[in-house]
Amino acid sequence: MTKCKVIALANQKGGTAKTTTTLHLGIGLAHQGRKVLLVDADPQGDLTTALGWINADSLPITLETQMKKILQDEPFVHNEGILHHEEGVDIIPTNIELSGMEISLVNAMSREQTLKLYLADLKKDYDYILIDCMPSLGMLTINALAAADSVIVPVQAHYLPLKGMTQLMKTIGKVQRQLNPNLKIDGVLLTLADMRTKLARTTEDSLRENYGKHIRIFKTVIPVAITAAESSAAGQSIYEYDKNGTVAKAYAEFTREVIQCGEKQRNKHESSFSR
Ligand SMILES: Nc1ncnc2c1ncn2[C@@H]1O[C@H](COP(=O)(O)OP(=O)(O)OP(=O)(O)O)[C@@H](O)[C@H]1O
Repeated sequence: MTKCKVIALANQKGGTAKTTTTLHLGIGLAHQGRKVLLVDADPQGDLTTALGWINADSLPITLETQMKKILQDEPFVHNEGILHHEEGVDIIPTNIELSGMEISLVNAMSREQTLKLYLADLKKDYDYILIDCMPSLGMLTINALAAADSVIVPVQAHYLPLKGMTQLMKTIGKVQRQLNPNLKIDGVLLTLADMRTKLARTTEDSLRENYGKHIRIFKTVIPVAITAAESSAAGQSIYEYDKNGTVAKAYAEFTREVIQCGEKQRNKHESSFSR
C-alpha cells in the first residue's frame, strides 16, 4: 500500500483560492517534514507563476507534454520536468498548452485515467500530491478526481454556494460510482473571509448548519488580506512574505487539520484491515 495521499483542490467556481490553497497547503506540509508534489492542472498556470516560473511557456516539459506522451503511448521518464522550489515543494508546471488537452482527452482510450497513469509512478517519491484544478468540471477536473484519494473544496466565505456545491457534489458522486469508488471528500475550506462583515459570518453559520452534518467544514477559515495577493505577485509564499500575518497563521493551522484528517483516515483504514 502506498503511503502517498493525492488531494484534488476543486471548485468549478473561479477565484475561490484553489491555487493559493494548493500552494500554502503544499508548503505548509513541507514545513511539517512531508515530501510534496504540486500538480498545476489549470491551463492558466497560476500555480506555476505564483512559485516564480513566470516564463512557463518556454519550459520544455510540462504536465501537458507528459500527459500527451501517455495518450500517444510513448515511453517517458516520470520525474522528468519536475521543478524544485526553494520553499521545499516540487511542482509539475503548466502553461497554456494544457488547454488543448481537454479536446485531446475526449477521444482518448484512457481519457479519464491519464493523470492517474502519470501520477502512479510518482507516488512512491511523495507523502502528498496536491492537484490544483481549473474552474470547470471538464475532462481535466474529472482526471484529477479520478486520480485523487480525496477532494478539498475551497469556497469563498461571502458567497452562498448552494447551487455550485450541488453541481460539484453530483460530479464527485458520479466519479465515485463510475471511476474512483475510494474518492473521499476531506471537506470544505472557507476562504477570502472578511469576518468583519455580517455576510461572511452569516454564510459561515449557514454553511456549517446546512452542510456540516453531511460534510466536514474545516474549522480554520482563511481570512482575506492584501498580503496574500501581493505574495503571489512577488513569487513568494505568504510564509515568507508575511510570516506573522493572519493568512500565514491560518494556512499553517489548516495544514495541521489536513494532516490530522489524513491520519484519522489511515487509522480507520488500517483497523478495518486488521479485523
Ligand atoms: N486570503 C486572501 N486574501 C486576499 N486575496 C487572496 C487570498 N487568497 C487568494 N487571494 C487572491 O484571490 C485571487 C484568486 O485566488 P486564486 O487564484 O488562488 O483562486 P482560484 O480559485 O485558483 O482561481 P481560478 O478559479 O481562476 O483558478 C488571486 O488574485 C489571489 O492572489
